Formats: sequence, structure tokens, C-alpha cells
Amino acid sequence: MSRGPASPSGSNARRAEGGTPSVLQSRREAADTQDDGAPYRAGFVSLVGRPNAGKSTLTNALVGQKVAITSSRPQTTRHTIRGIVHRADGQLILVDTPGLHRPRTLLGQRLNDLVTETLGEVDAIGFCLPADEKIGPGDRFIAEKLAGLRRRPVYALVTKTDRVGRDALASALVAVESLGRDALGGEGWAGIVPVSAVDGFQVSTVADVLIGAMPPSPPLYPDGELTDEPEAVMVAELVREAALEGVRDELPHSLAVVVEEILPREDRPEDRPLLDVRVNLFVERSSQKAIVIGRGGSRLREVGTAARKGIEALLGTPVYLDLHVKIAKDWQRDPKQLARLGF
Ligand SMILES: Nc1nc2c(ncn2[C@@H]2O[C@H](COP(=O)(O)OP(=O)(O)OP(=O)(O)O)[C@@H](O)[C@H]2O)c(=O)[nH]1
Repeated sequence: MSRGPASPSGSNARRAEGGTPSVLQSRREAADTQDDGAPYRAGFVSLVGRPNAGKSTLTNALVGQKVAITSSRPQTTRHTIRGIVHRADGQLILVDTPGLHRPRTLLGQRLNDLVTETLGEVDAIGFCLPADEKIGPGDRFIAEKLAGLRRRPVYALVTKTDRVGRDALASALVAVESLGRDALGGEGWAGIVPVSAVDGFQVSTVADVLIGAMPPSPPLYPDGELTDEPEAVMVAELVREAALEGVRDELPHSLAVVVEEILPREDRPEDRPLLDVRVNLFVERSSQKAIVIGRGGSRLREVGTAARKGIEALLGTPVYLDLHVKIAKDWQRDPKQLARLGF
């Protein structure tokens, strides 16, 4: 099973384009126009920034729904997670990258490679710089990397403005502007937008600016599809594998697994995080439910233990796994149920 992040031209993007591998080329051939004559725009955006800069929180605020795992501990986002912003005038596919940092370990080097790879494919980049922290060597390192990708517009998003007063924000903006001129050369940033994902200040302005930077294109994803979260897909696979272990003949295709929620448990000490993972297993008949659960729940406990180990290894965090077995009668023959189960 692949554990790498999905790239912006990954499986779902291809699906939305009817199987064409090159999303970036084919979509430009058929752009729609809105009533006011302005073209509909759609494309890929990557939010970068050092660990804890607020990338995941801003992704959630833009999408309007919790999609990424946020935490006050740095480096929680190991995989690229996408959220999709649907608006009347365009669509943004957000690629949330892990904290870009100076490579110290092999994993760090791998992460940096992934980030650079991702950035090579997007249409615009939002560089998150927290308003309440001084610009440091980590930020300069990232800015220099971005300078190597000059073709993409880079917007400075000055995050967490709710944490500072007016004067401090003004000085932060001045510092960010000069970082852009020094590191990127020329006119520096394509734009600077102060934003707070917590109180909502200018979140829609960030979306306006980024949509304006996208190429004219028809929507790349169907409306309502908010996220293509590789974690959820992989978690579902791990549970499905564990649930089918030893009973494949009895439950050939009758098992659908849906990840309802992956959320960090609140009120945990910073050094002991816990993820709550809630998963539903759908079978077609009560006889199949009995097989999955086993005598006195013994089999379901084994399934839970096996799946939990895999999920913890995947996400790198202790996990509380909550499994529920439900009957969805004849789900394989019912289009409505199939849609609900993600088929
Ligand atoms: N007050 C305030 N806090 C914020 C804001 N945005 C993020 N935070 C907090 O800053 C911390 C880091 O935010 P994340 O969104 O997880 O940061 P990230 O850049 O995705 O971090 P990594 O996954 O480590 O790269 C969390 O504790 C957030 O709650 C904001 O606009 N205002």
C-alpha cells in the first residue's frame, strides 16, 4: 500500500477529468464563462510555511469544514491533505503540505522532496507567516526555495492576526514585505494578505485572491466533494483488511467501510496526543454482522486491535479506534446507498 501523499494530479483529479492523466493541460481547453463574462477559474494551491504556521487551520477555515488534523504540536501533518473550496466563481484545490524545514533526518529530506515535488505542480502558493512571530531562518529558507519556482505566484498570508494588535500587525506586514523583496527579488510577493483562521478575518479575501490566480478552467471536482483525504482512504483499507482476515469466503464483497471521523482528542497533554477514529462497517445481512462481531464481540475486538496497530503506524499517533457494525440491506444494489458509502 502506498503511504506517500497524493499529488495534485493524483487519482481523484484524474477521476474528475474522466481518466485523463494530465489535468493541467486538458482542463484549459474547455473553460466555462460566468454570467458577468468573467471566466470560471479552478486550480491547485499549496499552503506552505514552517511548522505551526497555521496551514492546516487555514485550510479548514477556507474549506469550511474540518478536514486536516490540527494540533499545537509541530509536524503532525505527515501527508498531503486536500480540501476543496467550491465557489460560484471558481474552485480551489488545497494541497496542505508538511512543515517545510531544513532537512536534518532522512525523513526530513523525504518530506522536503515531497514538498518541492508538490510545489512544482500547483498554480499558486500561499506562504503562511504567523503575525505573532518574528521572521526567522526557517522562513528565509522556505522563501529561498520558493524563489527557485518563480513561475508560480507566491502570496504571503500573514496568519494569526487575532493574536496581535494593530501596531504589531503593521510591523509584521513591513517585515514580510521586505522578506519578499530580499528573497524573491523583483516585485517580491504576488500579494500580501493578513488573515485569521480563528476569528475569520479575511478568510474569504484569501479565497478571492487565490481564485483570481487560478487559470480559467471548468470545475475539477464535482460540487460537494470537500476533501480527498488519503488518510481516511488508507484507514478504511486497514479496517477492511482486518475485518476480512480469515472470513473472506463468507463476506466476499459485502463489506463496506466508511471512516466517519478522525479527530484529535481535546484536553490531552501536548506530549501525549490521541486521535479518535470512528469507523462504520456496513454489511448486508444480520448473519454477516454476526460473523464480523464474533461470539461475545471477540472477533470485532481482534479486528480493532489489528487495525489500530496499522493506523497508529500510518498516522504516527496513538489512536482510539471506535468500530461500529451496521446493516445496510442490499447496499450493493442500491445506488443511493452506494453513493453514501463512497462508491
Ligand atoms: N489564535 C490563532 N491561532 C491559530 C490560528 N491558526 C492556527 N492557529 C494555532 O496555531 C497552531 C498551529 O496551527 P496548525 O494549523 O496546526 O499549523 P500547521 O502550519 O498546519 O502546522 P504543521 O502541521 O506542524 O506544519 C494550532 O495550535 C492552531 O490552533 C489563528 O488564525 N489564530
